[in-house]
Amino acid sequence: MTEITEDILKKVIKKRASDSYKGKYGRVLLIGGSENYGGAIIMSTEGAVNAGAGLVATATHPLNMSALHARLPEAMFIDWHDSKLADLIKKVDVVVCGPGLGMSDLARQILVILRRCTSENQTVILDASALDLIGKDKTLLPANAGHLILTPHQMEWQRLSKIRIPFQTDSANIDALNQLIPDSNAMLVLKSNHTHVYDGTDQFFVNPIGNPGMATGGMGDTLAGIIAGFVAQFGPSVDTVLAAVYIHSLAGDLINKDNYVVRPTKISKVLPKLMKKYSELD
Ligand SMILES: NC(=O)C1=CN([C@@H]2O[C@H](COP(=O)(O)OP(=O)(O)OC[C@H]3O[C@@H](n4cnc5c(N)ncnc54)[C@H](OP(=O)(O)O)[C@@H]3O)[C@@H](O)[C@H]2O)[C@@H](O)CC1
Ligand SMILES: Nc1ncnc2c1ncn2[C@@H]1O[C@H](COP(=O)(O)OP(=O)(O)O)[C@@H](O)[C@H]1O
Ligand SMILES: [Mg+2]
Repeated sequence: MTEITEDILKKVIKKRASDSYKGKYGRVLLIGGSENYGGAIIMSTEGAVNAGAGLVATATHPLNMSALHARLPEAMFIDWHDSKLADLIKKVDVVVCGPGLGMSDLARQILVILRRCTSENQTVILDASALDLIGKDKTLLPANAGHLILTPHQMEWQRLSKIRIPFQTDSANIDALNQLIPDSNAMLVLKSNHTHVYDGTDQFFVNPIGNPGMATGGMGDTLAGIIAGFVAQFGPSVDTVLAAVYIHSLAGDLINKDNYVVRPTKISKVLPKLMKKYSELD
């Protein structure tokens, strides 16, 4: 077991080269947000944009378009019913699928398209309803993606792995991850008050920071977006994921110093400043 420390931020967050452009910082597509859960995919998108992804698009229910654009004109919108979704999936570096996706037939169909259209140069981050749908039908797992990052909370992990929460020990979690995704570059970010990160080997990582002010709906949606933004810029390594998990909680602790409740949208708001600080430290 290794505790994640602040050093991971200095290691992962790089100064930007002067001669770079948005294409160098990765293309992210976020898929989710049914009629009732639009906020979830908007918060994920906010995480990805503020974490520095070069280009961000959001595929969601059309009802969410105005709200998305009102908050985030940086993000492109695509109606998740649009047949062009398949082509868009093929063109991006990172896909986040699941926040507010829901359990409808359309949601299932989107996972079928995602599975068909992803390939080895891409990273897919699966969260929330996407994990629940895969728990019901393992053939929906987008197994062709080069890197898979699962970000369940403990109940989502119970549904997917069939390991009940009290029995979610580190060795059981590692075994279940390897059984679910054998011979693959998969990571499991098992969220809790002290999130554990597994990469399929015997090593695993624990996030020692964060606070109960962060127990607010949308906090995990935001984390999925931040992981996407980090992977888009810094590559799909374990260190990148650890840095994203750590900065999410570090931001939460900063906000919690003088706020009882930590709003997920405030986490996204403080990210650019925090990233600037760590990019300038050796
Ligand atoms: N603004 C929006 O649009 C938002 C939309 N959202 C979207 O809603 C959808 C459903 O996602 P969800 O996470 O809210 O519900 P679900 O997966 O049923 O889990 C809850 C059940 O699990 C249990 N539980 C046990 N341990 C737990 C743990 N550590 N962490 C959490 N729960 C734990 C818990 O126990 P209880 O609270 O009853 O004690 C309860 O029985 C999904 O698409 C998501 O993206 C949300 O992101 C919020 C903001
Ligand atoms: N008591 C707590 N202490 C620290 N972090 C917490 C606490 N409760 C929740 N979190 C964090 O908030 C997030 C919750 O994720 P999730 O349940 O998926 O939220 P949502 O689906 O509402 O966005 C995780 O990153 C988790 O680590
Ligand atoms: Mg969640």
